[in-house]
Amino acid sequence: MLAAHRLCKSFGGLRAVDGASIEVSQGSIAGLIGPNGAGKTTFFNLISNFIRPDQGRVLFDGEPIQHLQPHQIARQGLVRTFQVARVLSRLSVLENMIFAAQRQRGENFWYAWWPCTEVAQEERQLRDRAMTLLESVGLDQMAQTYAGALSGGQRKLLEMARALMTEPKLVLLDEPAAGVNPTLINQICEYILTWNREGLSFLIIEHNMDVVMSLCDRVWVLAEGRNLADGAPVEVQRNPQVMEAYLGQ
Ligand SMILES: Nc1ncnc2c1ncn2[C@@H]1O[C@H](COP(=O)(O)OP(=O)(O)OP(=O)(O)O)[C@@H](O)[C@H]1O
Repeated sequence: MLAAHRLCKSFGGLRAVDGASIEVSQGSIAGLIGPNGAGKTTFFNLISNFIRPDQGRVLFDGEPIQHLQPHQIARQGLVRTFQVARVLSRLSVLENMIFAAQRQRGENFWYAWWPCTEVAQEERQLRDRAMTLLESVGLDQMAQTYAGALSGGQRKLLEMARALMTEPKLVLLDEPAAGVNPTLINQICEYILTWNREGLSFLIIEHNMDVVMSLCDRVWVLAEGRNLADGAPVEVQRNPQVMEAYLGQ
């Protein structure tokens, strides 16, 4: 479903991503791990084209996507969340959901000429979908609350639910468990597993190894911007090179 081949990105003299590759198959939950500064978030930024790679190729559903804008990539069915949840604090939880979906549609001159009834119908459909998703993550009672009033964990939930507004095929989650209490971490894992059973694929950056072990069917390890290992979670966990990269010799 996703194949990123030999991606490279330098910031000045620093090679943040140095020829790393990854593949994610349809229906899977893949993990992307590695020590701090390994290049994981930069790798996400390259896949979703928030940052242009210096070299490399990204194929999604067999088609090259690196010439597309992030919102166009989202429309193809590849969406992402951020390490620090990006919510619009002065909009309500519900408005955050609807706004995200409208933005993914992109600028469309003809949309302004659509009959009002069709626009109203689309708005209604977006609202219904938003409420269904908010309910699925337990935020429906907070639909009218300002997003700025949510806790860190609730913001993560909102960001995940918002990513699903456009009915994506693959979601890139950047540290869904970071800064979240253990009870909510378990809930987040349950939500991810439920969405996966419904057909959604995931690529997840995560430092919490319990989360990685319980969710992922395949794990890719980056160190210093390069591939260090990949395989089943237990194999990767036992790999001496991986242990060394994490702990130092
Ligand atoms: N915009 C940028 N400008 C300069 N250096 C950057 C930029 N973004 C990332 N870096 C550097 O690139 C390297 C990789 O950073 P990145 O955030 O991708 O690592 P990471 O594996 O996600 O780390 P962590 O697990 O700590 O979030 C780091 O040394 C970081 O300081």
